Amino acid sequence: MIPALQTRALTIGYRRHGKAQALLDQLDLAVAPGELVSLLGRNGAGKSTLLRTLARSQPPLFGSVLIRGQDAARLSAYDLARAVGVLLTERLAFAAMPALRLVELGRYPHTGWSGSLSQGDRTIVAEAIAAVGAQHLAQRDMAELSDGERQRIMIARALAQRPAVLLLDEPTAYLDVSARVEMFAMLRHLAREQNVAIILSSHDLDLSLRLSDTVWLIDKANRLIHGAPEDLLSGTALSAAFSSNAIDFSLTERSFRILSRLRGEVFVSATGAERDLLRTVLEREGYGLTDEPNRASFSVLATAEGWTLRTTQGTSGGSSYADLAHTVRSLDENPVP
Ligand SMILES: Nc1ncnc2c1ncn2[C@@H]1O[C@H](COP(=O)(O)OP(=O)(O)OP(=O)(O)O)[C@@H](O)[C@H]1O
Repeated sequence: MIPALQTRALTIGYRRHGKAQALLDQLDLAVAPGELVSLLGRNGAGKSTLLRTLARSQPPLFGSVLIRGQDAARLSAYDLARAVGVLLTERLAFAAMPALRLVELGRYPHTGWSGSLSQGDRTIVAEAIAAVGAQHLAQRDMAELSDGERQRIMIARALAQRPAVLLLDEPTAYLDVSARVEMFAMLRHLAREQNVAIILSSHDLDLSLRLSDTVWLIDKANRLIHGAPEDLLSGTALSAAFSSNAIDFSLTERSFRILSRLRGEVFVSATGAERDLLRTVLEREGYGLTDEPNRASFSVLATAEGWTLRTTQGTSGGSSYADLAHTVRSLDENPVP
């Protein structure tokens, strides 16, 4: 099968005073139709630069990008627009036009110069708008939409192109929490449904790791490591790429934990969600959890009715986590022996 997108010995970066300054080099990557790839890495790692290079918005330093087996550098602008849908992060000035019109413009590479839409084009536009859940925005003016609403419309426009490859730079950036999840799930579904290869950059680690087929991870040594999320999770690549003195990536939680100097450890009798909630309260107060009672500064027992905290000096209890936090904080003022 011909990959939807492929890179051959691709080196990306910038030229300063005529001298090449590479961010990532010798990339040999391939993305199949229907595959969802998340591009992860710290700020300044080179994610946008890579996406811009794949989109032909900036030239590679060396090497090449192939779209459906054809050298992207040789495609006409028209053919490129039919094959590759792009949403980069540049803030665009929006003309006063209805959102629907903007999405319709996505059909332009297929309609030719006349720009007149067939019934089929209109159906595709309607489907693209529905796919991003933006039917209620269609008649609104772009200039008066919120950042998140515009983001949806811009993605709908890219979808309306019906491209083979969709390149999205931080598509969830302006979205609220539930909209992020919905957008990611929608892209996941779309990749399979329309057999489109989607490459997106994201700082939403948890969603990327759950919903992508493949992760491209740019590590601190400027290497691009790729594999299924689980392959990266089972090794040290992810923690090595993101951890620092202040935070640590927890494989089990698929998110970051703040590393602070521990005031002590706590023995907790609780399971499931209650244990997780206790953990976050205690971590915020500077305590870690231990399974060994003799190492613990104090213990906490949680049940559905409430919590009981035991120190060598006595026992207290309550029903809310706020009360527990308050009690733990007051222990700090009178340290547990
Ligand atoms: N036009 C430019 N000329 C020279 N260097 C640039 C240019 N644009 C970006 N850079 C540099 O290239 C590096 C990568 O930038 P890029 O925007 O690709 O990172 P990123 O991974 O997308 O970061 P973020 O997560 O912050 O969006 C940065 O060090 C940046 O300063």
